[in-house]
Amino acid sequence: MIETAMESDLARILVNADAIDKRLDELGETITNHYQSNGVEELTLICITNGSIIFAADLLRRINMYARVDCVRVSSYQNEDSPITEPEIIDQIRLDLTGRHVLLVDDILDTGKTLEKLVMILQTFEPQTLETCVLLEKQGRRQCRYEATYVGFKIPNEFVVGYGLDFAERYRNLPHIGVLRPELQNPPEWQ
Ligand SMILES: O=P(O)(O)OC[C@H]1O[C@H](OP(=O)(O)OP(=O)(O)O)[C@H](O)[C@@H]1O
Ligand SMILES: Nc1nc2[nH]cnc2c(=O)[nH]1
Repeated sequence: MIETAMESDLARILVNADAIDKRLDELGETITNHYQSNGVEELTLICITNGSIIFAADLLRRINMYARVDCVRVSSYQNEDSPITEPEIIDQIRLDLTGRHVLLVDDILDTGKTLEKLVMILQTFEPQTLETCVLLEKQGRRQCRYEATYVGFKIPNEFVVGYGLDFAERYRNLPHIGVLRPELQNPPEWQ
């Protein structure tokens, strides 16, 4: 197959499209079995946009039970007085979550701040259960104790793109997950 310009921007592929496909089959089955064996008839899946849209869409079609879906948009804002960024919800969830079985889905667990903050916020709606699923868990970067319930792949501490994950809004549509060539990780024209 001919390599696209986008694919040739990768220094290496960490997880290829076939491996993603296979792991999603396993995750879909594990999640479906877990809820069904606990007598749950309907799931409420909340996707953190934008990064999780591709993962969530593919996972959702492997979850074989009734499912409602909503999205939550999160921005990592920077406080004027501090270099530390904090995630903040900038578009509210519209579905009711009280008494529901909620599965929060994101593409990557890195410092853990996004998932930790969202779990804290979603708990205030008093769901019956609240679990989390991430495609990638980056090693060696955690700044909080948060662990996801379901993890697709554990990856090394590198900045990755593809399958929903961007660099300067590019590469979300790559079918694989990979690491950019070093000279492309900070091009001046994208600053
Ligand atoms: O564990 P953390 O360190 O909090 O990082 C994880 C978050 O970072 C990315 O979002 P980003 O803010 O890049 O936005 P995006 O989803 O629109 O790409 C990613 O999609 C996760 O939501
Ligand atoms: N694209 C991308 N976004 C992230 N957000 C947190 N970690 C990462 C990463 O490795 N890649």
